[in-house]
Amino acid sequence: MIDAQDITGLILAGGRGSRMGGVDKGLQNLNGLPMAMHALLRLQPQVGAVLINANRNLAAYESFGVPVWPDALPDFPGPLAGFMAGLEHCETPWLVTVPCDTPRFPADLVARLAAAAHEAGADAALPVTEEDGRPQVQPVFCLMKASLLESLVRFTGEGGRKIDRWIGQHRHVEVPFGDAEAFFNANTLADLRRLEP
Ligand SMILES: Nc1nc2c(ncn2[C@@H]2O[C@H](COP(=O)(O)OP(=O)(O)OP(=O)(O)O)[C@@H](O)[C@H]2O)c(=O)[nH]1
Ligand SMILES: [Mg+2]
Repeated sequence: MIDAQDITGLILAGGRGSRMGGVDKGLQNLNGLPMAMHALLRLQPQVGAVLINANRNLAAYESFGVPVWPDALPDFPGPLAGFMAGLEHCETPWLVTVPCDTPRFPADLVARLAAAAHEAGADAALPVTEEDGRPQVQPVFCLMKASLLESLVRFTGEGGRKIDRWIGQHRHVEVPFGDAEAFFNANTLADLRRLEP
């Protein structure tokens, strides 16, 4: 079994938000609370510690009360830069990532990823949903061993940017989740309005 205390949760809030007009998505309000705060409230009970990865408005994220780390790689190279910041500062054997723009992700996300990784003896686990009858991997939700840092440094150093390409190099499991709506993410302002009740 992988204990929740052995897992650090990382909120990925380091993107450009270009489809939302370049705003800092994690700080956009949904029902009166910043989206990254919704993610924090949902993630905190599932893990032993939480970190936030952000590249702008660091003081605003620091006010949430958990450590905030920017990308070590310049120029917004994508979510793997956030994974790297998380792995560099994670003090537990496992790290799990969630994006800041998916406030309804499952309350049992981490437990199910951890159970599947343990059972398969895998180094990583990713959720997979079904969309229009086709499997859809959700790679920004990724449970991984903290020891994968060295591999990620190599992969990104060679110009690798795709999460699934990197995870594909390691023993991993895909974990089916029935509720695809729970993974609905707000990329645009219209998406954000859709999430409001
Ligand atoms: N650290 C870091 N995270 C990123 C970067 N790009 C995207 N992300 C994160 O990856 C997740 C999914 O990214 P997108 O939905 O494409 O978010 P985005 O890049 O902010 O938005 P767009 O610019 O509209 O694509 C979000 O949690 C982002 O914060 C990056 O360059 N660095
Ligand atoms: Mg993007």
